[in-house]
Amino acid sequence: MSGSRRAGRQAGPPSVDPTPARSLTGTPGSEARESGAPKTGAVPLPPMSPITAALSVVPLKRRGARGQNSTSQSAADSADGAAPKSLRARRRRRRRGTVKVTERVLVFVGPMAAGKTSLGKRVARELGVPFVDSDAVFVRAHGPITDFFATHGEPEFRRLEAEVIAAELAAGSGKVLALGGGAVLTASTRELLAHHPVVLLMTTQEAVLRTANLSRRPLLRDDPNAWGRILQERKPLYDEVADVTYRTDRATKEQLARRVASWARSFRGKR
Ligand SMILES: Nc1ncnc2c1ncn2[C@@H]1O[C@H](COP(=O)(O)OP(=O)(O)OP(=O)(O)O)[C@@H](O)[C@H]1O
Ligand SMILES: O=C(O)C1=C[C@@H](O)[C@@H](O)[C@H](O)C1
Ligand SMILES: [Mg+2]
Repeated sequence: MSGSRRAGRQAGPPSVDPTPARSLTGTPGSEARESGAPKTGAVPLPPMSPITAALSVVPLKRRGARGQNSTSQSAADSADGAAPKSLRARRRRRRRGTVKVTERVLVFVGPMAAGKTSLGKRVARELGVPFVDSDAVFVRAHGPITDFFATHGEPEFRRLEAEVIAAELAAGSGKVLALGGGAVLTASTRELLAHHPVVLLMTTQEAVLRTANLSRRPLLRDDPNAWGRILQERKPLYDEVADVTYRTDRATKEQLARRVASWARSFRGKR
C-alpha cells in the first residue's frame, strides 16, 4: 500500500470493527494482535475501545507459533528411531523453534478487499516462494467469477472453488496461497486449512469503501453495507481457521509483509 493509500485507510474510526475481543499479548505499536485462544468459537463484533484500538495491530493468535508446547512432536521423534536426513533436519529446526517456511503452504484468508492478494504477493516475495491466488486459478480454469455465478450459481462455484483450493494445498508446499473471500464457507476447505499456517487479514468497511476499486466490486458499489453484513456472517469461520490475524488498515503493506513473513518463519506447526 502506498503512503497515501495507507493514510486513506487509517483516517477516522472504523465503521465495522471486525476484531474479536480476545486476550492480547502484543505491545502497543506493533501491527497485529495475537491470542492464545483456540481456533474455534464465534466472536461477535464489539465496538473498539481506545485500548483495543491501540493494540489492534498485534497478531490475534498464534497456534503453533514459537513458544507452543511441542511435547507430542518430541515424543514422536524419540519413538521413531533412525529417520531420513531431510526429516532429521526438519526435526532439528523444530527443536530450535522454527519450521522452514518452504515446508508449508502459507494461506491468507479474509473478507473482500482486506488485502489478501496484494499482501500475499509481498509476503511471498519476502519469503522467496511463489504466490498463488485461488480466485485467479479459478478464473483460468472456469472463466470470470461473476459470469460463473450468473450462469451456474454460487453452490457450483463453491464446489469448484473447494476443488481448486484442495488441489493447490495438495500440490506442494513452499508457497503463499490467497483464498477467495468466501472460501471458508466450505467445510472441507476449513478442514484442510487445519494443516497449514493461516493468516487472517482484517480491515473495516469504511477502509474498504475508501480504498477498494468499487468498479471491480459491484456488490459493494450498489450496497455499501454489504461488506459488514457478510463479515458478520463469516467472522466465526475466519476465526475458526486462523492462526494469526493482522489488520491491514493500520499499517503499510511493507510493514505488514515483513511482519507476516517473520511470523511465518517462526511458525512451528500445528500438529
Ligand atoms: N495494508 C494493506 N495491505 C494490503 N492491501 C491494502 C492495504 N492497505 C490498502 N490496501 C489495498 O486494499 C485493496 C484490496 O486489496 P486486495 O485486492 O489485495 O484485497 P483482497 O483481499 O485480495 O480482495 P478480494 O477479496 O477481492 O480478492 C487494494 O487496493 C490494496 O492496495
Ligand atoms: O466473498 C466472496 O464470496 C467472494 C470473494 C472473491 O474473492 C471471489 O472468490 C468470489 O467473488 C466470491
Ligand atoms: Mg484477492
